[in-house]
Amino acid sequence: MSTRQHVVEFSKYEAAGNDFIAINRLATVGPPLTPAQLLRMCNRKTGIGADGVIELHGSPAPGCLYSLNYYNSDGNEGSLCGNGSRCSLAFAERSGLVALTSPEQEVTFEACDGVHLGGMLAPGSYYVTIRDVEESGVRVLGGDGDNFFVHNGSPHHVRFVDDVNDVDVVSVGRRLRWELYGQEGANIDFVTCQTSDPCDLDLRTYERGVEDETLACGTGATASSMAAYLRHRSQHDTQERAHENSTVTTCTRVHARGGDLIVSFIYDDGVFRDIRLCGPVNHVFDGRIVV
Ligand SMILES: N[C@H](CCC[C@H](N)C(=O)O)C(=O)O
Repeated sequence: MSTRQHVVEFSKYEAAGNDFIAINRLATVGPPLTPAQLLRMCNRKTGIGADGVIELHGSPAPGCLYSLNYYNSDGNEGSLCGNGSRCSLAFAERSGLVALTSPEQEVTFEACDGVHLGGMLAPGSYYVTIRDVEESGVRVLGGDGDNFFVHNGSPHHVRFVDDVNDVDVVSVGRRLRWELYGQEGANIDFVTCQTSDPCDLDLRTYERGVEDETLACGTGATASSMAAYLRHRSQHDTQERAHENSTVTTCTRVHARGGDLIVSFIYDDGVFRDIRLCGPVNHVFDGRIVV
C-alpha cells in the first residue's frame, strides 16, 4: 500500500546532546506519521537525524496547554522523555502557544504518564516536573547494591560502576536491555559517583528504542539521582539511618556526555516528590521534509 507524500514542517532541538525533531500538530493537518516515516526522519544519514520525535497535539487534559507525544528513533511510541519534554516547552514558545518571560511562569502539559509542569529558569534553560516515585519503586537488584530498577515514566536499570568511561555502553547496555528486559526492554544507565558525594554523578545511557548510547537522558538522570540517594544512605551508618524517615531536599548535578543536567527532589518519608529535571535546551534549525 502506498501513502501519498506530503510535506512536514519541523524544528530541530537538542537538550544536552539528546536531539529531537519537533512537530506542531496543533498547526499542521495531515495524516499521522507512520513508524516507517518516523524512522526515516530520525535516520542520521538519509533523514534529518535525531534520537526521537516530539509532537505537540491539541485536546489535552483540562488545564493543559498541549499534549505531548514522543516517538523513539526506531519509529515507535516511547515512554516519558524528560529531555524531549524540556524541548517541548521551548518549541511551544517558538510555536506561539505561550511566552515564557519569567521563571515563575509555569506551563502545564500532558505526556504519556500524566500531567507535568515546566518552565524556563533562564534563557536556554528549561525544567519539567517528573511524577512522584515511592522509595519501594526504586528496587535493588542482586546482592551487590550496585543495580537498581526504577520506573519514573520510563523504565530504567541503573548500574553503578567505578568509571563510566571504562564501560562499553553500547555492547553491555544492549546485552542487559535484552537479557534482563526482553522485547519490552529498559533504558540502561551507567553511573559513577564522582566523589563520595551522591549529588555529583557521571552518567552514560543506552536507550531502548534508540538502541544506542545517547548523549544525555533526562529520565535516566532522574532515576540515577534517586538510586544514588538510596545507595549512599544504605552505605552509611546507623546514625544517618535514624533520620531516614525525615524530609531531605537534594539537588544532584548529573554530568552526561552532552552536557550537565540538574535533578532536584524532596525525599519525604518514603516518597520522592517535587522531582524536577533541569538543563540546557537549544533550537538547532527549522526545516521541511517530504515524507
Ligand atoms: N531520552 C529520554 C528517555 C526516553 C525513553 C525512551 N528511550 C523509552 O524508553 O521509550 C529522556 O530524556 O528521558
